[in-house]
Amino acid sequence: MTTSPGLAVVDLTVRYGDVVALAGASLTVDGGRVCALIGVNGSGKSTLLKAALGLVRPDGGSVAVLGATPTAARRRGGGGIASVPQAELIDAAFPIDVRTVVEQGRYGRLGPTRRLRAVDHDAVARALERVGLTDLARRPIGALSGGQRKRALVARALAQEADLLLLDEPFAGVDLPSQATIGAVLREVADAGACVLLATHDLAGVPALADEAALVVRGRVVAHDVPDVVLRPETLARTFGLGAAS
Ligand SMILES: Nc1ncnc2c1ncn2[C@@H]1O[C@H](COP(=O)(O)OP(=O)(O)OP(=O)(O)O)[C@@H](O)[C@H]1O
Repeated sequence: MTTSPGLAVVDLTVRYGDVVALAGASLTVDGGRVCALIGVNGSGKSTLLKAALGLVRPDGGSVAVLGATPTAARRRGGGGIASVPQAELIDAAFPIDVRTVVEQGRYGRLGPTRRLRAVDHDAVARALERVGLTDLARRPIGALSGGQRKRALVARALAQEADLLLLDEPFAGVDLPSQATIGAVLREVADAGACVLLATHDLAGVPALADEAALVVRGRVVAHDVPDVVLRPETLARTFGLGAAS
């Protein structure tokens, strides 16, 4: 597992054509911590996660992941960066079962034979068990409910045993018991030393889930502190036009 910081974003600007998605965002998150990214739709949370994954090119500033560029960290093999995207591109009709999806989390660790070894099968079985999908392991991914599919993607990320775990809306469409399961798993992953960064609209769940919260407003991180401080009603009122976490 990594030593801190897991993620260091400094004065990051990202544009999509004329749209400025990030406008000088800075955020540092250490290993062993769960950080919740919060903010209204379009504030730049997903773009920050994509920048940490190396999927968008900075127009200014820098992103360091596990002490390297995102691309170098991803190429390093082993754990590296795992992600649970907001909208999964798995084609529901594609004939791939849940276990195979979770096995993908091990691909970066396989040797030249590209064969899964006992240690890989163990990690896959453990990940399936942790999200409660052991019984559905042989079911086609397209035959799962939306929430079950999300849990399968979390299992894939867990199987990777990454040092940095990035999740975009991991609780969207997930029922309450499964939210609790995923939250507990993220805690375990952080306690084992990984850095966990997730974007969420579930403000009420943040204090129990996260060690810290970062509030993104118009492409900048305007507050970064323990959740109770960031979620103060006056801060939320300024940002969301709300009186309290909801
Ligand atoms: N591929 C793209 N092309 C053009 N503009 C984009 C693209 N992706 C995002 N944007 C714009 O960049 C800004 C930031 O989007 P981003 O997806 O990072 O926000 P977000 O905070 O994750 O929103 P949400 O809460 O809705 O997921 C928005 O104005 C969005 O419309």
